[in-house]
Amino acid sequence: MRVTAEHDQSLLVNMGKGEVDDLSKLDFLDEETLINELRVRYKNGQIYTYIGDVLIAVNPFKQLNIYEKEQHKAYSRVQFRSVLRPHVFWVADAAYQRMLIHKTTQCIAVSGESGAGKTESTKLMIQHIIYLCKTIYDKELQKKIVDVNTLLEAFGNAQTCMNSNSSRFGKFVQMIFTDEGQILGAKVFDYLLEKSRVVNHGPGERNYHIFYYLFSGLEKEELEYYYLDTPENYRILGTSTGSKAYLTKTEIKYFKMMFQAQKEIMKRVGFMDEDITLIFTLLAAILHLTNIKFCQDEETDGVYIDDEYPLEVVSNLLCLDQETLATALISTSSVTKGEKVVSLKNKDQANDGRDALAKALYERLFGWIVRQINELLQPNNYALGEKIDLFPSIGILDMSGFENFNLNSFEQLCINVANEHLQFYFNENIFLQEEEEYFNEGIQFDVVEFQNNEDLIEVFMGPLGLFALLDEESKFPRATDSSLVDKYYSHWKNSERYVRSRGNDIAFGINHYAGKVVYNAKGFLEKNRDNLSLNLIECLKNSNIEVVSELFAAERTESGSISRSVSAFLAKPYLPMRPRSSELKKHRENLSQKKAKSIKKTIQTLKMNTIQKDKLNQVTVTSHFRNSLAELLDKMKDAEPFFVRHCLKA
Ligand SMILES: Nc1ncnc2c1ncn2[C@@H]1O[C@H](COP(=O)(O)OP(=O)(O)OP(=O)(O)O)[C@@H](O)[C@H]1O
Repeated sequence: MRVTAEHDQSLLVNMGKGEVDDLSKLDFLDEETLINELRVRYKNGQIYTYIGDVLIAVNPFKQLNIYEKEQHKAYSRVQFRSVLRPHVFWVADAAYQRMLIHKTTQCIAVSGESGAGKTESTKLMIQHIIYLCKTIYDKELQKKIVDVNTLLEAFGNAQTCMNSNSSRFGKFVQMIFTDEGQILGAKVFDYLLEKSRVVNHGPGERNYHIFYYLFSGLEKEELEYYYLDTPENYRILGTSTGSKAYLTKTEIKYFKMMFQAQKEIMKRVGFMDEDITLIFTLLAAILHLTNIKFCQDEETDGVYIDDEYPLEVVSNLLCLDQETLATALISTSSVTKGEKVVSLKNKDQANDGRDALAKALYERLFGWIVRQINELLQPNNYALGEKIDLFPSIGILDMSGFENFNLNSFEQLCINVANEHLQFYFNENIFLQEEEEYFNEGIQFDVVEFQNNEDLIEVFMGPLGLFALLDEESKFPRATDSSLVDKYYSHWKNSERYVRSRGNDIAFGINHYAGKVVYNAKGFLEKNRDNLSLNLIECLKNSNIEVVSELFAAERTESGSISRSVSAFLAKPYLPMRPRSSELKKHRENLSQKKAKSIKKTIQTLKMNTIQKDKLNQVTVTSHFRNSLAELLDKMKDAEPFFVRHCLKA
């Protein structure tokens, strides 16, 4: 190691003792030194370290008393950072100060693998920024902005193998200020909610928190109002291995408390009692809908619903015509050459259609909640209109972290690709731009070695990248997950990034910047097509609950967002009276069987085991994914960035 004249001799003395707060001050820094320094500092109780303007945070996994009033005060308008220990509050303060001076948009990109502490840091920074503009009058708004995170976590976070409170969506929280630094409002941009979790989650994982809060928090008669009983009775709360969703006494107590907290937050943020009832109604509808079971019918070659109780409940909850819903669940219709073609679904198709509806309901509910939140947090007192982007702002990006599970599917691929982009954004801002500046100014510099992942972006996003190939394959009715992987192999076999998985023809590996991940392509095509048959959409559009009808009528944006396309409803939603559970007609003639028979009689074209045509031509999940990433990166491109990088362990 070399120590130059400008370098403090004490740095060398302190190296290896974890006493250097800013590792960029070291004359030599490689991965080994970095990890060693972080490890020693962690042992000494120092979870934060700087490398230049980048903050490295190691998850302490315990409550520390370093986020108190005293620290909020100390990290306000910091002039000389070196007099204080590294802290996440410094990043918030630095972004705030730079915004005040430059009157520009600041962006704090928080990254790290799942469970490393991104969401906690995001919340801490928001709290600190709120503290920094404490002089203003709008205390209510400040509280709402902090509260909103807790609410979004209830609907967008879930227990995974890596993290008991894992974010299953990306969020970009943009706080908008006056030139003097007074907060005017905030806006949440939501990205890529993992909607598949609503109908399926891996062993040791759970569905979204809010479902468990609901069962623990609702009183008996309230549960009855939503036709609910105990969580064990709902398929989507059980595990993939079939075991039931038993909650421990401690969990029930905690979830009950969280349920009350969510209700209070919703009210504080501005949701009305009717909005809250509507939200619980939609959640209950999803629970009942996914309990619908289809039976094969020898007579029609189609399916029928054996126990129609959940069907009746869903129709009551969502104010739908029961017969229309039954028809839409067991059959599909499309228009070919001006002629309506009806066909009965087989069991797999009916199961997929039911689950697609449940996912769409949850996704749209989530989008509606975000939309409502944005309406309630938007700057008032100011006729900003479209000009909002001209005001100084600080955006904090908290995305689901890099994942490598035992079984990695389409969801992990999307999350990891998003993280790959974030890594590229980091490289571009920290290394590439600096190199370019030195080069342009003719300054001699040592090339800093870093893992450039630009080639990986091409592997995923290029014209022949994995996503383009997936989209192409999704348009072929005869394509299979295995033919997709063959296609991947034929295009990418020579790339060092692509790894062929021997012995499993629907698996493939990718050498990501963070390590190799093996993906199982089972279900990729179906997940990518993931669309709701038109007759189910039509059925929901005809709901007598205006919000539900609007949610299914709303055009999604190119990035697949509902929160940016649906209009805000601040008027009381109309929720009609419903019969009690005991009043439902449980023993009447089987409606779906009767319907299937009549469809069979009038059927013009019966195509079994084929994919519905309308599915092949609709916008894919991948295209929404690509557009939403582009939208996010565009937002970040013009901002002045800060980086907080998290490590799970040192
Ligand atoms: N600063 C902190 N102080 C105390 N505990 C922390 C801190 N940061 C993280 N943790 C603990 O680690 C857990 C995981 O953190 P967090 O949910 O923020 O991870 P994440 O990086 O956002 O993960 P994911 O990508 O899965 O959403 C938290 O629930 C908390 O228990």
